[in-house]
Amino acid sequence: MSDGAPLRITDVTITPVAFRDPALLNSVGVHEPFALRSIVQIHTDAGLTGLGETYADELHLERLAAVGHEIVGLDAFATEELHQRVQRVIDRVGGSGGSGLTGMITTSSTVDRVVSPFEVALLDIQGKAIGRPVSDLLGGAVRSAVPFSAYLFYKWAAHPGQEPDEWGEALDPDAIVAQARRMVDDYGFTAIKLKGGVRPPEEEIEAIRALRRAFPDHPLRLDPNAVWTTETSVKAGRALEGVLEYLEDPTPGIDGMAAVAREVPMPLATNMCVVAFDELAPRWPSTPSRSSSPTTTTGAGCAVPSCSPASATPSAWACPCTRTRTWASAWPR
Ligand SMILES: O=C([O-])C(=O)C[C@H](O)[C@@H](O)C(=O)[O-]
Repeated sequence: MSDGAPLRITDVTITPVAFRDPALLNSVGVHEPFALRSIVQIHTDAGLTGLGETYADELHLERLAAVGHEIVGLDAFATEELHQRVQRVIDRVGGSGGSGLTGMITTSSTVDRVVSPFEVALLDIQGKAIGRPVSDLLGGAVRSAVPFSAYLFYKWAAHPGQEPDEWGEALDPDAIVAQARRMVDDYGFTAIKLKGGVRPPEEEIEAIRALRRAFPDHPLRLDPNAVWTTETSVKAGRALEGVLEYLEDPTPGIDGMAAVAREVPMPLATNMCVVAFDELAPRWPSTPSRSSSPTTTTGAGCAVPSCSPASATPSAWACPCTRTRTWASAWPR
């Protein structure tokens, strides 16, 4: 339907959403009783609407609202101008605090995190305007279907003071297998991921082995959210040779991941490295080829500048943001 004329943004609607979240455990603690997200809708003078989705803490919502006003009148194809206007808004209202993977440090900038849902909504509008899927705007689809993985969590039966949920407590390998059994039987998942970094690494390895016995044909993945040292990561990776399809974010930072990738038999995956544009170029030539990196703009990493992934060296693992724990440690929660 595009005739070359600008598609002007006429209005932006931001809708906060809260939904119940069970007492799921991860490397930084426990999920809150409600997960907060927001839906960004951009409307245009051609009647096309684009959708984006993002965090919804108060500071992030204030920034989204300010950007919503700032981009009225903008052409839906002007994503560079979007970036500049978001930068101006953040310069004005401030960019510290708020948003990110809950409790996890992120290296992606506030500007990137605010730009993201608006950029996605604009791409949605662009695709509708030219009658093509957004994947065509980004170079073309590389697959036509994506299998979903069951996503297992260690968990409490309930948030403090609340009634147990229908899934109950899961703090040992048997309970993790039972959780997987129910997910596979009820929903038909053909792959299984365990969110780790919660129990001692030996126990998480045991849980993965128990899953392998119970599900001999399902690809298995383990994600301790970068809370292990490189040494622990290597030990765990080697212990799970032939069992794990891939190990996700075992340790913090690009150099740490590279050190692990050199020593373990399986590929690594990450949503915590390469989450900011300035992590791309300098790293490109030296990024280990065995580290598969499905990157997102919402991942977490190390935010202390002196020991950010871009500057980290193996000796920087003692920096306060790494949160790594060794094989023999007590892993208190
Ligand atoms: O692998 C993942 O999905 C993540 O690292 C992000 C999630 O927020 C996860 O850590 C969680 O929900 O606890």
